[in-house]
Amino acid sequence: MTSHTTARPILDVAGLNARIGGQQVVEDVSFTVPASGITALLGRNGVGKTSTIKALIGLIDRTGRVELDGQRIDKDPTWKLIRRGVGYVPEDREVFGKLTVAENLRLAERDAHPRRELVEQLFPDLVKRSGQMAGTLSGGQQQMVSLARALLNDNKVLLIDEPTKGLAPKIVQEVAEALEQAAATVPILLVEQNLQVVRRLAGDAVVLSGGRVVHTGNALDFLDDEDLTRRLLGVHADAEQEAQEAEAPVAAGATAVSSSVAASSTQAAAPAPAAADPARKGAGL
Ligand SMILES: Nc1ncnc2c1ncn2[C@@H]1O[C@H](COP(=O)(O)OP(=O)(O)OP(=O)(O)O)[C@@H](O)[C@H]1O
Repeated sequence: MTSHTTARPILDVAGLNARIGGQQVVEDVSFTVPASGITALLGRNGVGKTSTIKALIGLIDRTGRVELDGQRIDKDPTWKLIRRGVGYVPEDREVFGKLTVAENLRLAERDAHPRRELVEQLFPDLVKRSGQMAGTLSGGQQQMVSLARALLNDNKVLLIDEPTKGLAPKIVQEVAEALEQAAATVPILLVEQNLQVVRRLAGDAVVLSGGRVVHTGNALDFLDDEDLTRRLLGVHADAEQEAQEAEAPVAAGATAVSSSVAASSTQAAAPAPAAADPARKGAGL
């Protein structure tokens, strides 16, 4: 996969700073996200990947300059960013467990003509499960709901935080497949710890350490550099794959997420006044 560095980036981040509880968690972070493909945001645990995503989407206070397709967005609150076409798929999926799959998706519809056909094509399993309570889905299926919600709308960019976390290897591959197809329709900034997934999907990589950008460049070149990946990620891609195969984690359980930030961010992503209109029901979802 190649990046398109000559075209204007869809996201241009310059001097982004954010603090949580007095701690500087994002420090003078600058990078760009090309207008197509997947850009991976990488780094060891706790280096500020999630905080960077949350700062970009306005869930934590930030300073600095952020442009979306050439327009300043760094002063916008979360709801406005969502309306301007910044899709957000949070780390913990944040589905509404007591609502059905179809209801979760309907809640997320923002556009006059949500892209239900695309979602039904990408996630046939969700069509089959449209009447199932989302809280009874597996972790992988909940991840599909979370991705589907963002893909229903015509976004300019998606911010996706650790979509394969805690999933069994087979489900990781399914999520990667869905991300690959999604990336054909919208540029993505992806936080991802699974380096095989990064290798498969990412064009560019931005690497953080201690809240700062310590490397940017082609993702494959980065992953192929054993010294650099060991230094910046603490592991080399091939060693990581062997460890994962040995470990074979069990799929995450069907827990519904309920933190206050989770609730507010999910609701912010779902301001659909027309969503309850039964006349707009699609054939599947
Ligand atoms: N709610 C919070 N309260 C206090 N400190 C926090 C909070 N959230 C994050 N931090 C701190 O901010 C720093 C960056 O955390 P962040 O979650 O952004 O890192 P990360 O790179 O996404 O980590 P991981 O890969 O483990 O998800 C860490 O030191 C973390 O302990």
